[in-house]
Amino acid sequence: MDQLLLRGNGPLRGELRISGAKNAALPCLAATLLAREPVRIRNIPHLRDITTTLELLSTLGARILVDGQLGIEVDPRTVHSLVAPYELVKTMRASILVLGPLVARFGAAEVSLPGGCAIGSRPVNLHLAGLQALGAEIALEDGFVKARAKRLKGARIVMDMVSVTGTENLLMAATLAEGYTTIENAACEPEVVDLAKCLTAMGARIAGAGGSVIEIEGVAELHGAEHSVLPDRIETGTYLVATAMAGGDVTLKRTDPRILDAVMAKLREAGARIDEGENSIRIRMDRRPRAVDLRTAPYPAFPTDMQAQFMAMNCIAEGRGVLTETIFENRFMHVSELQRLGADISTDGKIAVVRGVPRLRGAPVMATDLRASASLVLAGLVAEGETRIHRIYHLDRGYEVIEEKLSALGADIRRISGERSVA
Ligand SMILES: CC(=O)N[C@H]1[C@@H](OP(=O)(O)OP(=O)(O)OC[C@H]2O[C@@H](n3ccc(=O)[nH]c3=O)[C@H](O)[C@@H]2O)O[C@H](CO)[C@@H](O)[C@@H]1O
Ligand SMILES: C=C(OP(=O)(O)O)C(=O)O
Repeated sequence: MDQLLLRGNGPLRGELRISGAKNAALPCLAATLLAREPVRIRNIPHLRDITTTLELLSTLGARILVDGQLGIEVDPRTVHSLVAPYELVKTMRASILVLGPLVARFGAAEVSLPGGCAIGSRPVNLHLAGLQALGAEIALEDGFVKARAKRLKGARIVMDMVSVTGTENLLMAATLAEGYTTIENAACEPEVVDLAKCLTAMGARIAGAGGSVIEIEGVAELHGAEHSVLPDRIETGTYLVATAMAGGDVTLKRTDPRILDAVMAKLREAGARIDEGENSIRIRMDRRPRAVDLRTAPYPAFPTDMQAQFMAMNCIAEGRGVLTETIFENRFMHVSELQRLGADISTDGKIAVVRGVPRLRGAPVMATDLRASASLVLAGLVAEGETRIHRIYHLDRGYEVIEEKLSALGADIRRISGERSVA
């Protein structure tokens, strides 16, 4: 298995291009199943989760054409299977996103239950209750969700918790339902808005995406379209925190500052100077960061997917920061690994108190989930000596060529391939 080797190497400087958002590309690829013609999605990041999704779409029978411009065309006309197998779903929970499209377009679907993961139990009850409200018959058998509906019927759906992929699944399903659907207490995340844009380009009638009530007027069919996914705000935020920790002057290009308000506000509080361009963000940091308090919550509040990275920053900050994780019950897996690097952190349930130390010291650590892995990379960038990160396949789910991007900014980071590390 590949490993990452890092050495603290001073400030970061230069420019970086942000990739398309994983969490928008995944639902947009699932949405292609709804169409009667090929759909082209552009600005797709090169990530393991994308490869898994493409594998899933081809297992269902869709034809995939990848071109050199990061564009992927999916032709759903050849779909012949409605089963998403355990082998694929277990490696990526977001596979559940094919459930809504399959049942809406083909009248049935069998999707393996995703089960829990390192960050929590992550049930899909809201996805299922919403589909039932749209008239689908749902059964749980042999570890699969089996859904059936001749044609879905529009309904009023009130979600009792804000769920991002739950909202996306129901939004996709409702586009082909007969009549009107409203999704109340919908997720407002920019990735939901991006999916709505993709669906609208395919001929769907949607109003209100980005707010907490989404209205959908079902149509008989969706057509081919082209859509470019929005920039990855979590990748952007991760490189902003990297610069806030290591110091320096970095400009992130092809991103969108309008979807990063909560993250940038916390970085400014930490002492960073941030200039927002139309499609770029410049961050300058010439001091030790000040510790920040934060509380994760649904968009537009502070994202849970940035909690681990801010914890890494607090580890070397001046003062004490209190982090409250309200979305996932077990998203502090990085704490024990950061402690191996010398961090002073105590946790109690969903609260972590971090007391900044002047420096971290390199050590072997293990990545446990995607953003936990990112926090270890950030810590390794500023730790004295060598940090070796094991199990980095988690990182490859969500960060495109992270070692190349950070090296280009002056970081000392390299990937050791599995074969070489075994030798
Ligand atoms: C592929 C993707 O977009 N992943 C993101 C998505 O995950 P995902 O969509 O899985 O996360 P949700 O928004 O659904 O989860 C929010 C909370 O709702 C709970 N819940 C959710 C669904 C359900 O049916 N029942 C239920 O109880 C979850 O356990 C969690 O406590 O949003 C999360 C929260 O911003 C992010 O961390 C993930 O990066
Ligand atoms: C938790 C994440 O992804 P997923 O929902 O795919 O596990 C993430 O992107 O941080």
